[in-house]
Amino acid sequence: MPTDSSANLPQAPAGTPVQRAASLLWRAAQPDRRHIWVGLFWLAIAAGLDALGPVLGKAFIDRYLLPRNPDVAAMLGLLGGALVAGSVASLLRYFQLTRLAGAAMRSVQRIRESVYGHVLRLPMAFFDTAITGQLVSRVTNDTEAVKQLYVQVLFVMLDAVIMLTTLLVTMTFLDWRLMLIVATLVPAVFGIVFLYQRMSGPAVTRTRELRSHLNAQTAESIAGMAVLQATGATATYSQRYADINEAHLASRQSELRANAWLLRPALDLLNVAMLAVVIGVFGLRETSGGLSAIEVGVLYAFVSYIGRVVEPLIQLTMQFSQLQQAVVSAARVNTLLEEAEAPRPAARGQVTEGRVSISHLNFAYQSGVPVLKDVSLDVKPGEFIGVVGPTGSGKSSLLSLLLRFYPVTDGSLCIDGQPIADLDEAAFRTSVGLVPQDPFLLAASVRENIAMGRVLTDEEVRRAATSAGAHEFIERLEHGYETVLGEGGARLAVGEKQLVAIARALAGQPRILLLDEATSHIDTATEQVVQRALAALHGQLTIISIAHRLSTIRDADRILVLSHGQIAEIGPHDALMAREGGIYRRLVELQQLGTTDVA
Ligand SMILES: Nc1ncnc2c1ncn2[C@@H]1O[C@H](COP(=O)(O)OP(=O)(O)OP(=O)(O)O)[C@@H](O)[C@H]1O
Repeated sequence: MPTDSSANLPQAPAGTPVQRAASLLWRAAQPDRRHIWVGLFWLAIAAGLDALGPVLGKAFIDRYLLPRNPDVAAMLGLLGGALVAGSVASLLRYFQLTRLAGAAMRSVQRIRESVYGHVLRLPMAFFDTAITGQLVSRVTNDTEAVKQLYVQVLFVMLDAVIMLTTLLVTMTFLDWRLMLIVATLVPAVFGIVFLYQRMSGPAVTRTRELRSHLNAQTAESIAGMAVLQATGATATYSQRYADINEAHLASRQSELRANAWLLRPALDLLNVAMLAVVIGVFGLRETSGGLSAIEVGVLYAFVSYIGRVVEPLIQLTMQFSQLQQAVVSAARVNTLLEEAEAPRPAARGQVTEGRVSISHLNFAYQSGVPVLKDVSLDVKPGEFIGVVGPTGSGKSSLLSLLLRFYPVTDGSLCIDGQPIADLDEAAFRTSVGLVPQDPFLLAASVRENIAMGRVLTDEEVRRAATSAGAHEFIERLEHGYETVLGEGGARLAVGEKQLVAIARALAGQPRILLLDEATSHIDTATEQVVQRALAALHGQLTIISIAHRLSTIRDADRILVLSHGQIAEIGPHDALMAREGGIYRRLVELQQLGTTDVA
């Protein structure tokens, strides 16, 4: 699985969620910062050219139109100048916004890769409580919302701020008193935005939360469809979905109400009021001092500017709801990125023989609730250990520690004499193969399912499949190793999936093979194939196998019986069977009677 560590973003500094979200955006945009500065520079030039138009118009009115001074060449020059300035400004804006949008999309690509890579490196303990749908939503929807922030909001808004500043500066030169009146638009619009934010902010957050719940429930229901349908829970789930959906609609509507009632109408009203005030002030000056030609030109320029000032302000405010959503999303993405990754030991220890030494190992998921108690065990290289015990006795937890999914905190767990935490990650994963209870097949070819992204030759894949006893049935598929399996390997029988999973574990040529109840789902014939595969591997690599079907571990060198997190019995099958009243003997007898699997 590709985890491109170069896509990692630097660590986020501490701060409020908004600051952290902003910092995430800035960090992701770093490689493109030259584009951003160049883009902003040319946007400032475009704003200057835009502001030039009314200045030229004012000169046209003041110098030639009102004084009735028909200098055609000069008049055409001014009109042509205004036209050229406007056209160049539009072209510049087009090219620079395209440049900035490109930088934005690359930044989001970086964030998405970084989030995905980060999720892949999170410790297994994180996934004990994480909800799949929400995580998926974080990687896809939230990063998409961040894209909106960059593309639509940030650059449109930056453009608007540059435009606004340039216009206010130009107006100051024309008539600073009128400029002050126009400048009151800024606090007025921000006041409206503040009110809008107060009214719609909680609704925006709630809408996103509810959407995330909808995603989570959909993902959960699809994953557990068999259980939902078998228990007749579909009606309850439909109702629950409908309730959340209803709440989502209500929340979305209250967002829209704030938008429709407050934002646009209030801003349009401001525009009209400002025109009235500027013309009114102009009229008052006229009654007090008489209208001069120069003032008429200024009035023209100001009337043009008011429209242009209001537009960026409206842009700023209209983008505000998106900004809020995107900041919430960016903050959530950042929170996920701040989850501590599974420690990657700097040590470079290697697995050589596959010797496992466990000494006084204690383990608990929650403090005060021990799951493994004082477990000590030495497994020689090439030894085959079967692990049995009732449900909840700690078998899978022992395997999780052997897989380094959880850190060893009490006691010691060494492989080839080195604490498990000191082994090099890549070497460790190559040397320790896992056949999980659920084979987890990808919707890809058999070959890809065995190779799992590792660079393996056809011969290596074939050898692994042969060792697992999977080669024969794979050859019978219509395209052999290139046959594409459906989602979750839907087209294979359960036992065949197990065999592919065993082949996958063997393909890395591990020194230690861990099996978690890998034979619990398979029929007796396939069970014998798996048993033969294990028998063939016996002695070549260390095998630790949790078993439901005791027959699969009958030939193990030693069988470990766990009970309440402790080793209750240990020894070869015959020795354990010889124990009067022993747990293992009782379990075998029960299974022979066919009353139960050992669970
Ligand atoms: N991720 C977890 N977080 C908290 N508690 C857990 C977690 N996984 C297992 N447990 C608890 O730890 C105890 C041991 O569970 P474990 O899965 O290791 O037993 P097991 O012997 O493998 O059982 P089974 O045969 O049913 O798989 C149980 O009480 C279980 O509820």
